[in-house]
Parts: sequence; structure tokens; C-alpha cells
Amino acid sequence: MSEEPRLPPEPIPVTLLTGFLGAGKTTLLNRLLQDPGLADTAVLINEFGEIGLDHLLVQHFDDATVLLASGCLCCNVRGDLVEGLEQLLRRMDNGVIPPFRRVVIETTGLADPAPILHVLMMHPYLVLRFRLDGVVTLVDAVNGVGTLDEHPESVRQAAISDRIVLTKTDLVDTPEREASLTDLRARLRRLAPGAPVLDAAKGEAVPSTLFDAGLYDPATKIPDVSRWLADEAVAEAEAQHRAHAHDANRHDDRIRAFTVATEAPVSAAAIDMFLELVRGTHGAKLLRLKGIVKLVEDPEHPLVLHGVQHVLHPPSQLAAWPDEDRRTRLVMIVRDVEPAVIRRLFDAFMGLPAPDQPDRIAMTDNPLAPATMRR
Ligand SMILES: Nc1nc2c(ncn2[C@@H]2O[C@H](COP(=O)(O)OP(=O)(O)OP(=O)(O)O)[C@@H](O)[C@H]2O)c(=O)[nH]1
Repeated sequence: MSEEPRLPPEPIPVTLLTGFLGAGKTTLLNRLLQDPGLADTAVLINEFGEIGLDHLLVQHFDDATVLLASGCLCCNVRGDLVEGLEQLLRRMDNGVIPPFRRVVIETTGLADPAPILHVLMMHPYLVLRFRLDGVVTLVDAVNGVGTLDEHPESVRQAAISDRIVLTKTDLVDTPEREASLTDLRARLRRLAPGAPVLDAAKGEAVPSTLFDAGLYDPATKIPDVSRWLADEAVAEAEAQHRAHAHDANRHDDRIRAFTVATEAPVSAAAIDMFLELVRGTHGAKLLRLKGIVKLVEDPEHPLVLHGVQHVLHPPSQLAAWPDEDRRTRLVMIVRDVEPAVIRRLFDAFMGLPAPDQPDRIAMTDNPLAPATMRR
């Protein structure tokens, strides 16, 4: 009797819940966990400080909740997060807890989400069992403007988010607070033009709006590139940015979201070298990159790119183009980098002619180019 081949389990989506100290992460998490749709959710809570308290506030505390208590996730990230995720898998695989279909990681308010995302994108075993669904960033509607001004980490948290949730809008009850909230909304739109901004107090932050932020439309299981890339919203924000004066010392003004695109198919080598150069030169300044690429070698199966800082998710290919737009499109969020610099590089590598600019051959044949770039 032939046995059915055992398919590997579907990777479980992981959502990162971030936001500055006191933004309302635990409050929102508690509310979400009461939703019957999230009954099979496992939770990882990162506590900062010797004595963790947050977990005492999480009402749904059971074996499907793992506490990472040894410090800030972004500092002790590898050991703790990996151990926490493995613990959840062990408990599930051994039948200690029922199978869970989703994981939410609540970070401390001070965490830089990038190293956490790196684990989810790069760990050799965990990437087979988990996939990053999205980053949800909570922003306090009353204190948000001050926090963005004072704390660069809060700006980074907003910039790399897939969804932004405004909390405490119920406390916006004076003209000053209303004006501050209007300013805050405008700043968040500039920082993360592709991320919908939801109002928690109005009940907009429900599971169906917060989760399933990945490439695949959860209802149809078909990739929805325009929703995922949000390249149109980014291009619009970029045009608005150009139309206004900016202060290079303000945290938000140092962050730029922009798109590059081309109709013509690009070779795998050219896109590879372009990414290598951008990552090599701008590394940590490249906060996030998402993209879809039409390859010369295989134009019918677009390549999907997803990166956080210098770490690029192993690229995957789609079975087909999901809609009429078959251009190569990359969306990037950078800090302290002028988009024009990256755009020029992109044009050179994609063979898009520009007067007075070196082309790809000139760059890759150059003995002064980084070793990885030389042909
Ligand atoms: N009025 C109002 N208060 C809120 C709202 N969300 C959270 N709070 C309050 O804000 C305080 C901080 O909320 P938490 O949920 O503990 O915030 P947190 O982001 O988990 O905090 P840390 O773990 O310290 O970073 C608590 O007193 C909450 O009751 C909201 O939408 N409206």
C-alpha cells in the first residue's frame, strides 16, 4: 500500500505588535484575544526589566503564551526569540497545546523591530515553520507627536510598519489635541505611506484589518501585489514630499519612502548586483524593501523580494502575474539616503539610459568597485 507523501506544514503567520512605551499594546492585545477569530493564537511577550509585569496584564495567559523575560528582544533577540518560538512548536507538536494558526509577538516599547524580523526571515529551521505576516505599530494619539520628536526608535517603528493603529483617540477632546492628531496623521502618512492608519478607539483595529498583511489575499489565497506593495500610495507620498520644505534634522524628514519601476524585463544578475550594492553601501539605512521583478530569464513568473535592512528574505517566485501590471516595481524605505542616489543606481543596472551617468558595465568593470560587484 502506497503512503500519501507527507507535505511540510504550512508556515504559521507571525505578527509583530510594536509601539512606543505605553502606546497601548497590551490593551489592544487583550481586546484582540477575546475575538473568537483569534482563539487559536499563540502569544510571545517580551518584557523589559528584571521583573516582568506585562504578562500579568494579559488576560489570556496560558500554555500558548510564552514570556521572553530576559530583556529587550532587540538586544537578546537570537536566543530568546528562537527559544520562545521553538518552545511553542514543541508544545504544539507534543500535544501540550492545541494547534495554533497564528503567532503575535508583543515587543517592548523600546525594541527596534528589525533584528526580530531578521530571525523570522533568516533562521534556517524557523523559516520553514513560521512566516512574517506583518508589523503592526501602535501610536498614542495624544503623545504621538512628542514621541516621534523625541525618540528616533518610534519613528523607525512607524516607518517599517504594515499597519498603524492610533490608540487613545478617545482622549482627543480639546482643539490642541485635535490639531496635534491632524499633524500626527500627516506625519505617519509620510513615514509609512503604504500602511493603513486605523483608529483603535473607533474599533477599527479588528483582526481582519490588522492581520493577513502579507502578499496573499487571505480570502482568495491569490497574491495581491498592489495591496502588498502599496506602490501607488508610496509614489503619491513621494510627490507630496518633494513639494514641501524639509528639516534634515527632524527624525521623520530623514526617512523617505519611494518607488522605482521599469517596464523592461531585468536579468537576474542585474537585479542581484543592484541589491548587493544597495545593501552593501546603505545596509542599516535601508529600513525596508519590497518588490516584484520581471526576470529576463523567466518573465511569466515574477520574483518577490522582501527585505529589512541588509537582510533579504530568500526570494520566492509566483506562479503567474496576478494582474495587468507587469512592471518590475520596488518600494524602499530609507533613512538618511537621498532616493535619487538609489534611483540612479537602479536606472544604471536596469540599463535605463541617463545622460552623464555611469552605466552598469562602467560600474561593474571598475577595479574600485566592491569585489562582489565585479564581473
Ligand atoms: N483612554 C485610553 N487609554 C488607553 C487606550 N489604550 C491603552 N490605554 C491605557 O494606556 C496605558 C498603557 O497601556 P498598555 O496597553 O499597558 O500599553 P503598552 O504599550 O503595553 O505599554 P508598555 O508595555 O509599557 O510599553 C494603560 O493605562 C491603558 O489602560 C485607549 O485607546 N484609550
